[in-house]
Amino acid sequence: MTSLVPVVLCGGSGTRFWPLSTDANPKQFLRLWQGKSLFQITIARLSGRGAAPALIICNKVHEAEIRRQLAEIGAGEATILLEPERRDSAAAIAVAAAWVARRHGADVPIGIFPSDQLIGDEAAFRHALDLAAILAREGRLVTFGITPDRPATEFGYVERAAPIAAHPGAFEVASFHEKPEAAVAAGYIASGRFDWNSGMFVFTAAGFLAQAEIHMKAILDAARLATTRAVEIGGAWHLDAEAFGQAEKKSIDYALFEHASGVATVPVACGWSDVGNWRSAQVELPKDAAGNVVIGDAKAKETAGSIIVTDGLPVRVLGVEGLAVVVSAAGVLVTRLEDAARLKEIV
Ligand SMILES: Nc1nc2c(ncn2[C@@H]2O[C@H](COP(=O)(O)OP(=O)(O)O[C@H]3O[C@H](CO)[C@@H](O)[C@H](O)[C@@H]3O)[C@@H](O)[C@H]2O)c(=O)[nH]1
Repeated sequence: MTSLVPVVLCGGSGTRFWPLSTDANPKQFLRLWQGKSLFQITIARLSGRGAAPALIICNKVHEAEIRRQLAEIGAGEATILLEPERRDSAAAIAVAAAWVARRHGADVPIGIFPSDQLIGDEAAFRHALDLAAILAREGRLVTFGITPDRPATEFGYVERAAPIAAHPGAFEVASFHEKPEAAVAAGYIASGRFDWNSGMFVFTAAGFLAQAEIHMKAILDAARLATTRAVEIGGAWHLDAEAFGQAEKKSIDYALFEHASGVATVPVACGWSDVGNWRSAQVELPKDAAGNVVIGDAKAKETAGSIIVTDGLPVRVLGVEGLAVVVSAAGVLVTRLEDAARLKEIV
């Protein structure tokens, strides 16, 4: 692993994988992936090869689950920073930069990684990280571009400008647009100049703080104070609630990346997926011969291209196609997979 400090953001809420995910047990902690969670897979991906232990930033309500999952994969040396409440990703990332600046130095590259993504080609991922760390040491904020395959409205878009001559594989960023309307997204794709923003970022604290001072100063000040006043209890660090509560709730994309200068992008084909809903889970998980994902006490007959999950009750599915059927103590979901992305309309 590249010499960067890996920061894992663990603040997702519980709607996308309802009824298995709930606010108490969001997507990143579900053990859907051969018994492992996306959080555990993310930590394992960032470990080894001399990497610094991860810095995990999460809500205090998830402390016990985080510790349990870290212990299971032998990653107990990670540092845990606990948020008293959810203030979105700009505040969480500002905390990361403030923490790393004090503990590791302002010129050490920091990698920001969502805890709920899959990466199929880890060699390509590491190669891109190495390049990003070099760019970060030059003061740049680095994004990773994913080639879009549809005009998605749930992602940010990064517009590539000129290649950076000294660093083949990297480009200047002309513009950054978070979650455009469908028609705008279609135009971006037709132009051939836009990639999806992966949600992973690399920069040094110095590079980040210089831009954050300009574009998100109030959030930065609140996050810095909350970090300076953090207290350690039982091996985890609690951010100061009063200071952190002053940070405006804003995502890093709207707060910073849409406005920042000196941003570079590294397009990377690494089998990236943000596993955003049951449909993408059906695509990513191992399937039987009929293309069904079956997890728990479930059986499917004369059924194809579906995902059937239960965490308790026996589930039997007969003669359907392209469905998600998910049963848990919290509820029952039945939807066509093509509609799975619309779950938040009813949950
Ligand atoms: N610790 C912490 N983490 C948070 C918080 N809010 C969000 N996060 C973390 O920040 C990451 C992104 O947050 P999301 O809310 O899931 O963002 P998104 O809508 O999916 O959009 C982002 O990711 C897309 C790729 O999946 C990008 O395309 C888009 O531009 C943006 O960066 C996730 O890992 C999430 O856990 C918070 O309050 N606290």
